[in-house]
Amino acid sequence: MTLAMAPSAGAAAAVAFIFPALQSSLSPRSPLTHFTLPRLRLPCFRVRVLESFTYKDAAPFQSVCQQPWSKPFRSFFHVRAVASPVELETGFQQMIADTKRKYYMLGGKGGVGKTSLAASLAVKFANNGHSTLVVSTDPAHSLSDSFAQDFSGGQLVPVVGPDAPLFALEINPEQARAEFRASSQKEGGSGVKDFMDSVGLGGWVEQLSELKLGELLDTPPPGLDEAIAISKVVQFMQAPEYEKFTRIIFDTAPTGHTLRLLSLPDFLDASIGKILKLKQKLASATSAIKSVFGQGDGKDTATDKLELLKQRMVMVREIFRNKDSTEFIIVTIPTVMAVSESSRLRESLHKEGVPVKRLIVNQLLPPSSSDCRFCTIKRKDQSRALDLIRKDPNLKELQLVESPLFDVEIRGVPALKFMGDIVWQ
Ligand SMILES: Nc1ncnc2c1ncn2[C@@H]1O[C@H](COP(=O)(O)OP(=O)(O)OP(=O)(O)O)[C@@H](O)[C@H]1O
Repeated sequence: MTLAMAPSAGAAAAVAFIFPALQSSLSPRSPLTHFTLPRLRLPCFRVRVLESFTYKDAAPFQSVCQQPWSKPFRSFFHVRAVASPVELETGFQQMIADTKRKYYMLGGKGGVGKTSLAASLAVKFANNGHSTLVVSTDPAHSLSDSFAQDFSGGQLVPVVGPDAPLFALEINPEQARAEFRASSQKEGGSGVKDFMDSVGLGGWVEQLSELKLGELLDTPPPGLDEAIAISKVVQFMQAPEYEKFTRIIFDTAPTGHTLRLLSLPDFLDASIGKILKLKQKLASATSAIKSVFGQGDGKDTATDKLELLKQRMVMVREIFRNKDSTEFIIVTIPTVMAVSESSRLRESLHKEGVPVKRLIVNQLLPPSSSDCRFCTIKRKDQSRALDLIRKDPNLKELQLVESPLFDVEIRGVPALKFMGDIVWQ
């Protein structure tokens, strides 16, 4: 059997591999070169069957992804091949190619379609066998509306419809903030602890109260919304009930919130670092100073816990910046204002070290043979915005994914599947 990669325009590279199982049955006419797969240089290939005498079910074209768990790729693979890595490296096949957990964050200006696209991606992942969780960190949730199912309540809710398990979670910072205020007014402060426990930040309260800094919690600190979302990320990584999820999608709040969310781990890491340093400096200070930071009983559990919290924050920060596990997808619409904001977002994400590969341009007018005057003008306008993207230094290198303006409202799993099948290819 002979396989060849589908030739791509220009940048084709000829490589040759052998499947060990088929090696003996290969035609003597096929000149074979044994070839180990270059390590992860080309994660996905498109292969075309030229001759086949053993591999009867082979489709004329196939996408083959190099997956760490797939043995054939670790050893040898087929015969002559020409690859088009750029096209496939960023395609949907590559997004589903790995069973290791991946995080996708969709963000952009308000109202551009982040929720619809996040929900459609979640449905598509689930329908491709990935156990998926879609989380909304936007205080103004629309995930329930998008799925036409109720996810309010701050708990994991199974989504009805997709093939593989899909769960949704709406983190409700507004409600959390109100609860926080109410509980902090309760006597004894146990209300604060209960509340913080409920959002996964109980440890933090303990640490703060052991440090006698509990009064700081009387006022919600700036960025509490983001802290709650972050604490959930930490839960995802550590709690057994989240272990099953191989794809986690964040439908984020509009740009400003998102940037705060991304910079928060650094901020907390730095703050905790400062407290720890200060504590070390004051280790031999007077008992009066010691009473501010702890009991001085020799066990120093507060320091240990702070260290743990610091490590968690480092973990979250690493996840946000790990290009193997995380991708931030910018969503925009073809207007000058949205493109300008996307460019600034991309710049900030770049500074934060957050990996971005794709830019989705949503709500593009589909082609039509009989345009009304409005459509013609609108299409020209959109085309100008697309030109702007192609010239923008922050955006031009991203893979452009076009998503049409649908003539029906995208709501419910079947509609999201429809959208996903068009956009995520
Ligand atoms: N490609 C599309 N075609 C038609 N309607 C769309 C498309 N994308 C999104 N919409 C509609 O636009 C509206 C806003 O979409 P969505 O809620 O997904 O945006 P968002 O960016 O998440 O908004 P917000 O910033 O308010 O959270 C919704 O009514 C949605 O159905």
